[in-house]
Amino acid sequence: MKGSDVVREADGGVSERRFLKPFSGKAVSPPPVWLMRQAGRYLPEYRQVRAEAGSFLKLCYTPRLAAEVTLQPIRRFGFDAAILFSDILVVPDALGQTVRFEEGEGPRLDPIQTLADLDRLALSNTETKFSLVCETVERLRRELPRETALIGFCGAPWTVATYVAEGRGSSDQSAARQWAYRDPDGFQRLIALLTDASIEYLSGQVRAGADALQIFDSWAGSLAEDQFQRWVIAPTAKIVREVRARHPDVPIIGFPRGSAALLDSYLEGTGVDGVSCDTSCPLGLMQETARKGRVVQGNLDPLLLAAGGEALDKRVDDIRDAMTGLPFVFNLGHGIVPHTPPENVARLVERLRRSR
Ligand SMILES: Cc1c2[nH]c(c1CCC(=O)O)Cc1[nH]c(c(CCC(=O)O)c1C)Cc1[nH]c(c(CCC(=O)O)c1C)Cc1[nH]c(c(C)c1CCC(=O)O)C2
Repeated sequence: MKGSDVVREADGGVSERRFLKPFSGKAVSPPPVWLMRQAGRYLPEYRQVRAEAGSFLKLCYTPRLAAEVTLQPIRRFGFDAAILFSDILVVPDALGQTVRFEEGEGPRLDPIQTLADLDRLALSNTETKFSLVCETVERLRRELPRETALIGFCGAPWTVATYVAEGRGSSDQSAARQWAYRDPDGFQRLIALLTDASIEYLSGQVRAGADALQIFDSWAGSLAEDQFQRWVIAPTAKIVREVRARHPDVPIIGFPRGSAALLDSYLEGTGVDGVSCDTSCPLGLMQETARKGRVVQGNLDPLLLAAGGEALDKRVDDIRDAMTGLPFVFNLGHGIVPHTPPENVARLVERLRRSR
């Protein structure tokens, strides 16, 4: 144990974590910042550990290595929050579906499209793999600077179900959408299983030391309003309710990508504490949402971060200025792309923290 650990105050350093301040209603200037996919292939040190691990899932399930790649962007850029290194597809993998990540091709799963297929998955399978992820969280809470918050996460049931049913990423999520139309009760069983698994998974991460949680719903934007209610809002609301009942002080952020038009229903229906806005969400809507007391996160275009230059500086200033005085966390509108020069990330953080 290091000397500084011995004299920790009662809250274990939580009060020093700037990332958490907007969630208690305090606007922070400059705003706290972290970036979706801040660990990943754009960093040479990530590519090295990734090669050492062999497979992507091996990296997710090896606490020493997963913690190391989580810490890399914190060391380089000093973000206000670290996000646990894992993947949303750890949940179906742990439930018993076969998940592989093909080099350069993205995820491949043995698709599940019938109730007979679904019977192969079970909550009771998840323990070993979920505990490996929680071990990473414990390690991180010990190794992170005390002022850095730690964000745990899962995929929202709808987005995870699109991969479970399709067996891969797709442009229209047709396997899940058609299953939901053809046999809503059967599809509901898949959603219910993913919801229950997500509740256990997130609660485990909080018990292990996560300060906040994010629920990634990357494909929320492909649904009609009634389907959005049933497959996005209802399961997310259940996760929020159950996790909050166990851990009332841990903020939960939703990321319903592509759903700006349904943002109000999402916020009302799910009860999330904060919302991450994608790049197409207007700054005016982000301001309006923050004025209603929800923490807003976002929404720089990851491709502008990759492009860099003065256009990047200008947009960083515009977003920051628009959100000054409001409960806001600076972030991207989606994940960092692999060809992003790390210098641009350093430039973004430096610009944001310059006093103006
Ligand atoms: C849909 C989704 C997935 N995973 C995730 C989402 C939701 C957010 C989004 O929409 O981007 C979330 C995710 N994936 C990863 C994290 C780690 C934490 C972080 O943000 O730094 C998080 C939070 C690591 C990862 N997840 C993946 C990588 C790259 C794999 C590698 O290193 O070989 C990383 C760093 C792989 C992955 N994982 C997934 C896909 C489609 C892919 C392939 C695409 C790609 O390769 O970028 C599923």
